[in-house]
Amino acid sequence: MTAVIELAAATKSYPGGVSALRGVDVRIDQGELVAIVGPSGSGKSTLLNLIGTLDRATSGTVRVAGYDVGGLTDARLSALRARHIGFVFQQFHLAPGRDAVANVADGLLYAGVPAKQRRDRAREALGRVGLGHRLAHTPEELSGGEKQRVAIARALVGEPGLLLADEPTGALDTASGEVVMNLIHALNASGTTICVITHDTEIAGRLPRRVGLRDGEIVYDTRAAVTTP
Ligand SMILES: Nc1ncnc2c1ncn2[C@@H]1O[C@H](COP(=O)(O)OP(=O)(O)OP(=O)(O)O)[C@@H](O)[C@H]1O
Repeated sequence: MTAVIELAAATKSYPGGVSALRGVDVRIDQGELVAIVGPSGSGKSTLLNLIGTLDRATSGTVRVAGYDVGGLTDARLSALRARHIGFVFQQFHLAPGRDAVANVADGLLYAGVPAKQRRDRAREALGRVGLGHRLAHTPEELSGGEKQRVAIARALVGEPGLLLADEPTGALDTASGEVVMNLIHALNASGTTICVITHDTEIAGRLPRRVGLRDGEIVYDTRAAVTTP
């Protein structure tokens, strides 16, 4: 198995003395679907920021897609992110007033893809998330669940090997959340490695691996039986 993410003794302290991560060891292999679970303040977002190379560890090592993040310049880190990682956030972060195709095409802005090709690939990605019939809709004209699927299409359009989703169902009702989680399962089945941050133990319980955080430490890492929906 190829490791997509490898953290060894990773710590993160913030100015003011908060130790948000206190020595995390975790390895996530290609093709895994992992929940990162824990109560508020346990360090989930901090861990996601390290994995997503949005922030650097205070000590220890972080390797993503085979690269030692600590040894890369900021420019190389941006390139690594653009090539290998897609992000999905609780609040969608779509550009208002721009249609779904334009929002998704923006996911290729830093990949050096010509404009026409960006739009073609955006249409294809929207088809993958089941929104081929909503191409011209702006975020204002979409439901919450549809907005999150547009955000997922934007994260996927560059075909990253790794998708990081921070509370992807946090702003959705149960039914829309279910659609989004089913989509996440389907994307994983087609080969994308995915980490989902959640404080919802029911959502986590449906994922094949759960990494539990508390006070900045991993307190469990289990591949116990999955409850199917
Ligand atoms: N930029 C920062 N500066 C100082 N302290 C921070 C910063 N970001 C996070 N922290 C602290 O680090 C700890 C871990 O925060 P983190 O956001 O990673 O937790 P979380 O598990 O994602 O929480 P939540 O579920 O509430 O989002 C908390 O005690 C938080 O107050």
